[in-house]
Amino acid sequence: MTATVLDGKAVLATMKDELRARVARLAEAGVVPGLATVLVGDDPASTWYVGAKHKDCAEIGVTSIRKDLPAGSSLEGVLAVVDELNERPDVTAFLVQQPTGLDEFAILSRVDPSKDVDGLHPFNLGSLVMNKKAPLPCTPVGCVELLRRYDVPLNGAEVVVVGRGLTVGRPLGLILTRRSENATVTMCHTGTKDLAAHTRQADVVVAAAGVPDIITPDMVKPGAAVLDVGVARRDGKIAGDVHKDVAEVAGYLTPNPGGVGPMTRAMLLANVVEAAERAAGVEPPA
Ligand SMILES: Nc1nc2c(c(=O)[nH]1)N[C@@H](CN(C=O)c1ccc(C(=O)N[C@@H](CCC(=O)O)C(=O)O)cc1)CN2
Repeated sequence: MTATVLDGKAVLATMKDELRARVARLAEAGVVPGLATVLVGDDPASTWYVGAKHKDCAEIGVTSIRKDLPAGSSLEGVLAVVDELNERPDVTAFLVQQPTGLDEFAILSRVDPSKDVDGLHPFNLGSLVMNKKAPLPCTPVGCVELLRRYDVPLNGAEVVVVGRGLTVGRPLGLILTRRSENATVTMCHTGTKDLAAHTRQADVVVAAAGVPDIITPDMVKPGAAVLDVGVARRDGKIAGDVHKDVAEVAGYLTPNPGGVGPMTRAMLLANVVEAAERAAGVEPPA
């Protein structure tokens, strides 16, 4: 068996077309969505991600503003920029690129929750816990959207999430257990005694541990869907969490790069457009 490729790049392109039409509808109502990003320091990966976000915005007609702060910036300096973006009417949504090396809780808590496109403000994460509508964190909701677009069923599925970080594992567990997804979720992490015993039972495995090749073919049930969220690097190239031979066992597999990463960008754009629609009282498509 060779797994069907869950092509995040292709879905990103499709979603850009869909979102461009919604941005055009907003423009008719006199609204231009505006995304701002805050980047602290010069980490090459973070710099690339932020650059990609601005390019994506330009492609669908969203204006964007960069606030690049030098490495070694203080927490107070970052919070002052957050305060400025909270006040600016031309900025309908913004994010602080992570990691900053500073107190993430203090930074995330300072963002106006109605402009929080990352869905990581404690109020928005609390809304997810309490099943209230709020922007959802981009990578986990990107995983769910990718599976939906390839008709991989989640209703009643056994899903194993490997990793319990703030931006992927933890919110993904919450999203997948909503009634709308209705999956049964097992959260695995560095304290899990027998990871393979869990993954072998799973219909869907989401590997977000940041440990290269932690998921090997013997750990995957034949036909399962496997999503690789790992972004460790080896010789400058991405070394994902999923061993390449998993393609011979899995039914569906994300490439990495080209799988979940582009979906993170797609869902950010969706959150930007949705925030602008909400602010303008424009009904989003059903
Ligand atoms: N404020 C946030 N910080 C971070 C988030 C986030 O959602 N919000 N997620 C990640 C980084 N990230 C977005 O910010 C991100 C990761 C990966 C990609 C992507 O398209 N990757 C490409 C490969 C690029 C490469 O070669 O390095 C791919 O997978 O094809 C986009 C965005 C952490 N920080």
